[in-house]
Amino acid sequence: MGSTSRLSQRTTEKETTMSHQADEEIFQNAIGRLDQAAEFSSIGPEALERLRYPKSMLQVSIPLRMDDGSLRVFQGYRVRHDDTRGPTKGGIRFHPDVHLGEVKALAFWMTCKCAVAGIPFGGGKGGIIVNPKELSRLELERLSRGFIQRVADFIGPETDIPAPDVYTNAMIMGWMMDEYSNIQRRRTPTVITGKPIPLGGSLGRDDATGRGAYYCIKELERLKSWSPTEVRVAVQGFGNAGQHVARLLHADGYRIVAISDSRGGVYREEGLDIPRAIELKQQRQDMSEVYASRSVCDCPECGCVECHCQPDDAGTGKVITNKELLELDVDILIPAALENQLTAENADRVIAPVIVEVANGPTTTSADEVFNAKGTLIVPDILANAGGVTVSYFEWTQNRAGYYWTVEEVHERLSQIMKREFNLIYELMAANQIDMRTAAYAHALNRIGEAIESQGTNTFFSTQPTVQPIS
Ligand SMILES: NC(=O)C1=CN([C@@H]2O[C@H](COP(=O)(O)OP(=O)(O)OC[C@H]3O[C@@H](n4cnc5c(N)ncnc54)[C@H](OP(=O)(O)O)[C@@H]3O)[C@@H](O)[C@H]2O)C=CC1
Ligand SMILES: O=C(O)CCC(=O)C(=O)O
Repeated sequence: MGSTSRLSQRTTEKETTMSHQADEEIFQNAIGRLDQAAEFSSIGPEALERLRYPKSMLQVSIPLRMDDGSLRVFQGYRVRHDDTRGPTKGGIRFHPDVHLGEVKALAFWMTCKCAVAGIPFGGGKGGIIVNPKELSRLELERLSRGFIQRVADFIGPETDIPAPDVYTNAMIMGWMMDEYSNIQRRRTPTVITGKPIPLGGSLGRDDATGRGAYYCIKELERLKSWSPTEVRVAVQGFGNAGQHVARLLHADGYRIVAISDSRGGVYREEGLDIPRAIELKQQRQDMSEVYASRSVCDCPECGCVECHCQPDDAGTGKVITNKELLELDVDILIPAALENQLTAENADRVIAPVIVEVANGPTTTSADEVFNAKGTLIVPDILANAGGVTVSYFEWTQNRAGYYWTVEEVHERLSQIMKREFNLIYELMAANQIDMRTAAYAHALNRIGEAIESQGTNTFFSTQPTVQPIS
């Protein structure tokens, strides 16, 4: 890339001001859920006030030597929202649209999610502004290690423990753990979760997010006496979270009629061949590239991503847009990609009576009002996708104990937690005649409030220096 186009990538002062406003908007929207939920919770006003502000935030610049010898500098963030209940915990996202407000909102959601799951963690999150699909594997490794070099004093096994999120995976967690261990001069698997199994990862972490959502849907199936073969499901986003929830539901006979990824979706009324779609989605066009996967809409004929079957085998599917997927006539809609997909603009046209939020923050507050008015049941993100961080907690405890569980043990313990918390929240919803999101936040606030109030009145106590370098 020439120097002119490099320079043109820089944001102008005006753009920066505008982006700061947008930054705040997503975080303010996220914490906007607090007041309503507090009415149904035992949390006091001072504890609630503390949750409106992240505990500490770090912005870093990561210089990266590209394969062609040139230098690029990437921006990264790590936010620790609240650590009253334990070390902050949450993923690291690699995406071109990452911004500070998004990371703050994601960290806040992690505080609430860990409280919902009843695991001893607070909330944190991180991200790098980058399109990882444009990097070679070696560039990606250098960037991942560079990020850890910059945040090494901010994270730690007892302070802040990262994990995978959008466009990061076990391989990247392995590089990051190795880099942190090099800096500390001792092997430190407890600093990060979602690692490869040979490096101390937990069995069952790979599908934990989708599996946690699956257990929520199984509870709904029990409560509503659903017959799986009659239930039509659409899944937006076919990455780690989306693929596994689709796979588990498909195996139980649910009809997955639509799936999508960043390039679009595919729809087939009779249901899609999900195992085949996963197999083909995971095959890389070029094995040297980490994220250059095929799209689910590469083959519109059969609904799988590469046409090895005749149209007769599977019937004809059709390519649809992500927008169309959200408005399909289905029984369960599962957003499993990014935030702000269901908005005031499209909520009226969403037909699905049940939405299971596998993505973080897929529904805006104004869309919530529309859904509540029309009686849509939303299983909120802080419950529906809590399976990932719950198995991350299992991974951390296994690393600390040096004793590893079988995959059956992981599934059993995850199932117990997800079903227990789902039912507590469902009962709170019914008892107070409120929506499930408000009930989930109230449930989280009870636990967080109790912890904050147990600390006493010294609100200035801190286990780590607070860094606020972002203007
Ligand atoms: N991984 C985890 O453990 C957890 C993840 N989550 C949340 O789940 C969501 C998905 O994360 P995860 O599955 O891990 O991420 P992945 O990177 O594994 O997958 C992301 C998927 O979303 C697709 N996608 C990207 N942009 C769009 C778009 N604009 N419209 C539709 N699809 C899109 C990607 O498409 P393509 O394949 O074409 O790039 C990919 O299929 C996020 O909100 C994340 O925060 C929540 C809890 C835990
Ligand atoms: O596994 C973890 O620690 C966090 C996963 C995550 O980022 C999330 O739940 O959004």
